Amino acid sequence: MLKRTRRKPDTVPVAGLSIYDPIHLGIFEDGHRADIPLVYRNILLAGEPGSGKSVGLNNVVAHAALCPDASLWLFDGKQVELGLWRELADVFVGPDISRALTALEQLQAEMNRRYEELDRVRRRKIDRTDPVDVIMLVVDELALFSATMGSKDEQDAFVRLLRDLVARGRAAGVIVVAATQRPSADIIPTSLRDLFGYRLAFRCTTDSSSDIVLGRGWASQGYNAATIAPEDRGIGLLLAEGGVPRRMKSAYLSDADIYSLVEYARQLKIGRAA
Ligand SMILES: Nc1ncnc2c1ncn2[C@@H]1O[C@H](COP(=O)(O)OP(=O)(O)OP(=O)(O)O)[C@@H](O)[C@H]1O
Repeated sequence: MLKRTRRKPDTVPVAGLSIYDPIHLGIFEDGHRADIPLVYRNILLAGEPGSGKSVGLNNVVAHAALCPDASLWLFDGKQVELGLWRELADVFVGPDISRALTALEQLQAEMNRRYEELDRVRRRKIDRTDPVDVIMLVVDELALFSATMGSKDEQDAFVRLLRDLVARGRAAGVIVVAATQRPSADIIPTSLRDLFGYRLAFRCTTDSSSDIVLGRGWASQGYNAATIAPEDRGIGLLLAEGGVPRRMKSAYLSDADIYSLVEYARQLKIGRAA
């Protein structure tokens, strides 16, 4: 068994969900539930402003918030998008690139420590029997950290650290969830995009920006988020590694729903600490 970092060794999830359970995102157009297992994977959400990214993101955060076996690290470049979840976050970073870099370095150190520990016990990945939390890192809006705030060196350092976490974090129990309203090659370079096992493209303005999210060539094969009508908010194309993009609609969470979920998650946390 891995050495404990956060959870008490005798703590088992007694209420709420597990981060090892599939996360409910919404519904596919054929009526099936869009449930995705995110542990050992990462997800990129992108689309033009107002297309439904925040609502999509909230579904993912809500699941993790209700999981006694998950920690939330929220990076909110706009401060208010994820702000409703703030009190449940283990780490909350607003529009501050130096704090973001410090937090990413800490997370990288924790990931490395977990790998050393896994290596010591001759294991390849953490699993639900380990007394360590899965850490969900949520970054919204990616472009603010990678291209807008701070110096070029800081932005490059941010992208380097994030890429390392996306590339190596999975087996160590680090899930990266990143969202951007700027699906352009400078914000989502192919080398970063390809590391995301799930990609969810809400409405994009051009065929090429849809391809930047989903992968080259999908638009010409008919999987094109630029064809989603502007009024179809919350509709997106979800691509799972090795699959074909599927049209889906996010489950809608109003602010009132989120307040209730935060309160419920807070009660679970209190119960857990008692
Ligand atoms: N799944 C959905 N069902 C119903 N309405 C939705 C859904 N998703 C989004 N909407 C509507 O679209 C609005 C904009 O959605 P959202 O805030 O998620 O967009 P966004 O892409 O995050 O925008 P921005 O990039 O400007 O932050 C919501 O306030 C809501 O009214």
